[in-house]
Amino acid sequence: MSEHSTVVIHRDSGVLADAVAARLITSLVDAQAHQGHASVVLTGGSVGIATLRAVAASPARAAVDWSAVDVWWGDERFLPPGDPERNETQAREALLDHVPVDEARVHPMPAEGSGSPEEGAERYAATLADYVRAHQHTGAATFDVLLLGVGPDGHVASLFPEQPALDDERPVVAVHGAPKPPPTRISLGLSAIGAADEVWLVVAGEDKAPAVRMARAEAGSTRIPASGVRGHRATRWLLDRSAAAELPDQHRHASP
Ligand SMILES: O=C(O)[C@H](O)[C@@H](O)[C@H](O)[C@H](O)COP(=O)(O)O
Repeated sequence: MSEHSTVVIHRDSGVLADAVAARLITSLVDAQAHQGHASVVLTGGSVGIATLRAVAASPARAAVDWSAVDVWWGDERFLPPGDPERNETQAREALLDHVPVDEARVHPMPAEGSGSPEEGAERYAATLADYVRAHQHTGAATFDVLLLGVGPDGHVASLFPEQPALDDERPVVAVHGAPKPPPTRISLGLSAIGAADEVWLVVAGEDKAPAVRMARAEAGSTRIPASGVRGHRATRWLLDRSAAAELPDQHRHASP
């Protein structure tokens, strides 16, 4: 792996969520100090949402100018607006309803009921392209931080092993027949994920240990999609001890 790929191991999933929340707040503050705004891509999943809850619970959240944060999603379950299983619904409940975001800068992926997933993917790609054009002059990466969970099968966002979406070069793709329910989803493609300055893979639980080991050993994105993601500046594997259990010894030093 390239030298900008790092591993940090925390004691358990609770400490992991708190530590990622602290890191995220700092990164948003730094991005805003540098370029006046910040851009983050959220993930669903248990650790992703626990991290957002930890941001909401942190007094340091007040250091972020939430009205100058663009919020994107890495993937979405193609369900009706407000469905409790939508990553958007969960992120709003965990964080976005509790901080003064500018709704015009919150970019949920399209929901079921307004066209096909393919149309939704195209609309999201167009929104993203408009954003990139509007911010070109800043020289900043499209996304400052992109959060990803990893499934036991090595999936990231809604890019599942051996599925055609992995080879799709479009920035946003429609996904059908996902092995994890619901089967229909919209996802950023690998190309858009690679447009992030930093990609953080946030992973907890022993069921993820083999996927983490294989991704770190560069098993290839067809088999283990997580092995194909890179940030421009940094790719950070933020793990709890259980998810790190199968990594080689040099990575086994967990923080207290
Ligand atoms: O839509 C989804 O199903 C999630 O976005 C998914 O990609 C998730 O991030 C991983 O499966 C890890 O989930 P856990 O953190 O719950 O293990």
